[in-house]
Amino acid sequence: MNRTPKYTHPQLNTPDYSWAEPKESGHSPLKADVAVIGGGAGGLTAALMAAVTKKRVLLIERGLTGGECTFTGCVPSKALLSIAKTVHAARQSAALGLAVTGEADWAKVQAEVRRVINSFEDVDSPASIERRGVQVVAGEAKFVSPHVLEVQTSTGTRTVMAEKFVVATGSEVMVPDLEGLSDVPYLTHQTIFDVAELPRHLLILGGGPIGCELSQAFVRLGSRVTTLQRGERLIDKDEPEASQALLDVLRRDGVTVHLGVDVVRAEALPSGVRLHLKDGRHIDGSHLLLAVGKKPRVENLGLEVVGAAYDEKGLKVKADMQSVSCPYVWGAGDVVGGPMFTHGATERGTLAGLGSLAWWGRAAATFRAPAARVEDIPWVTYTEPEIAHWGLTEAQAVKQYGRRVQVVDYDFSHLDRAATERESGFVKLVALSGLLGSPLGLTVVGAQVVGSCAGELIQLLSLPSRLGFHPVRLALLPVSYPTYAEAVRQSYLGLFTSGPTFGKRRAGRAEQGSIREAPQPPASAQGARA
Ligand SMILES: Cc1cc2nc3c(=O)[nH]c(=O)nc-3n(C[C@H](O)[C@H](O)[C@H](O)COP(=O)(O)OP(=O)(O)OC[C@H]3O[C@@H](n4cnc5c(N)ncnc54)[C@H](O)[C@@H]3O)c2cc1C
Ligand SMILES: NC(=O)c1ccc[n+]([C@@H]2O[C@H](COP(=O)([O-])OP(=O)(O)OC[C@H]3O[C@@H](n4cnc5c(N)ncnc54)[C@H](O)[C@@H]3O)[C@@H](O)[C@H]2O)c1
Repeated sequence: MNRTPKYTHPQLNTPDYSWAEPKESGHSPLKADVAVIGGGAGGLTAALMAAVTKKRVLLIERGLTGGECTFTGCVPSKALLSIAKTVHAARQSAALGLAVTGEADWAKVQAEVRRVINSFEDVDSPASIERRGVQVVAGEAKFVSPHVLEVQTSTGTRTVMAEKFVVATGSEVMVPDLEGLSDVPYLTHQTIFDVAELPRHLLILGGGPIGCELSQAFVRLGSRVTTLQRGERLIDKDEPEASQALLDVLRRDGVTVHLGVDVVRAEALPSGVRLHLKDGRHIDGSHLLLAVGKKPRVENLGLEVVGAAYDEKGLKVKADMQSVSCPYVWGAGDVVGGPMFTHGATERGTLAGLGSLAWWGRAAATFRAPAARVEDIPWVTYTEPEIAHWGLTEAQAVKQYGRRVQVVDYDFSHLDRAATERESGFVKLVALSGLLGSPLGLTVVGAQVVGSCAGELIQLLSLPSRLGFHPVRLALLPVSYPTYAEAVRQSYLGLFTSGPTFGKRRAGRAEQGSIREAPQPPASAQGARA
């Protein structure tokens, strides 16, 4: 059993913290029961949770409260994708006799994205947070001694003393070690939404969710887009069939996708940027976006001073988010590593907030911890079609469970709602067969959906496993006709009976053969002008 090391700091229970007061002139130190560093999804959730019991809670944020999700992540990217979808739909309507011409106005697109961001002011602003019982301090914090933070504010240095701390500093963009990159004016998710003009030819390095979502958004808004992915497939944590579906749709939208490429050098051009590939080719563009991943923000926080262990994968925490080595520090959000999602950050923030309460909070956190398990967190890539995943992939399940793995492939061609909307897609369920092939003990361990409402369907598909009821109950659940939710019921029926309108059941395969060879880039892309 993983026990918390016994904490022996002699002054921990001193009520006024005077033992920790540094000698400083000017401001008197701020004192709190819980101090949270970072006001993104993870930190905000932890702070509000801790404040529920009227504890003195301080939230220290060096930028904007609301963090990445609101200002440079989920909100602007989803707003931009939604606008791009509207533009795309308008262009597609020529087939229905409605001819739409002209280009989207980038300034107006940006104004609309900003309007959406601003609509989050009510929940994210310091005033709103303070109304809910958390004091907000604007500044950059780091530990300088046990239980003591130094905060650099715009007017000087302040000291914060607290009994407990939540580190929720998020993650930062990975900058690849690429020759010449430091001389190239590249964009990241922090700058691309504010770029002065719509990029004429956007080069995107990385084919994960950021690269793919922004590839589709920008190509639909009128940019030329070239996406360069080092691996052999896009969104490589999803099933290979989903990667293939996304590759097809991005190419149909007009994105040039290069898979399995190795970019070795970047060069600034008067007209933009040139990327040199290992095989001697080069690709020119007007702008470069880096989207090759993110790393936990653990440096320069003084974590060494309080003995909170970390490495490049993040702050080291136990299942309930308490630091493995410092008993008065918890972690929340991207900083603890693993998959980086807002819902993961809030779940981990809940645990950290609970953990910073009394014994009963810690007990609740232990009870709640499975909900934050990496394996149980579904994710969605918000392209059109949406691509959603939860649990194990087929290959992972076969590796872990061998012959017990059963797979159901359900195609949207059998789904009436999809037919009425001229949509395609699929559900894939990964299950473990029951006792002697019977329904007894049958469990679903993973699911993948590509298509309309995939982000909603994945929540339903994961319910039996996450809430602990037998899959047959979902197979028998009456659902409205015609809805996409019918795909959930039908694919679950496919676990028990195979037929044309249910999913096709088959044994799990260790090797996935469905991903096609990546076609070579056309000759015209080699040395293309920006
Ligand atoms: C383009 C993009 C799209 C995304 N889309 C989605 C999506 O659709 N769905 C989804 O679930 N996830 C999405 N994500 C991921 C999601 O944004 C993050 O997982 C989530 O915001 C992480 O929250 P956090 O609280 O851990 O970190 P953050 O929101 O980054 O918060 C950390 C905060 O700490 C502050 N800070 C750092 N150091 C200090 C310090 N020393 N002192 C004081 N303050 C400090 C920072 O200023 C920051 O505000 C997306 C990410 C990107 C980049
Ligand atoms: N819809 C969502 O939930 C959503 C959207 C965007 C981002 N996010 C989160 O934000 C984080 C960062 O996203 P991301 O897409 O940057 O990271 P990622 O790690 O998910 O994907 C990056 C991709 O870039 C590739 N790559 C790495 N180095 C490369 C190089 N030098 N050249 C070309 N390709 C290279 C990798 O093979 C990988 O497939 C992720 O954790 C993601 O989950 C989530």
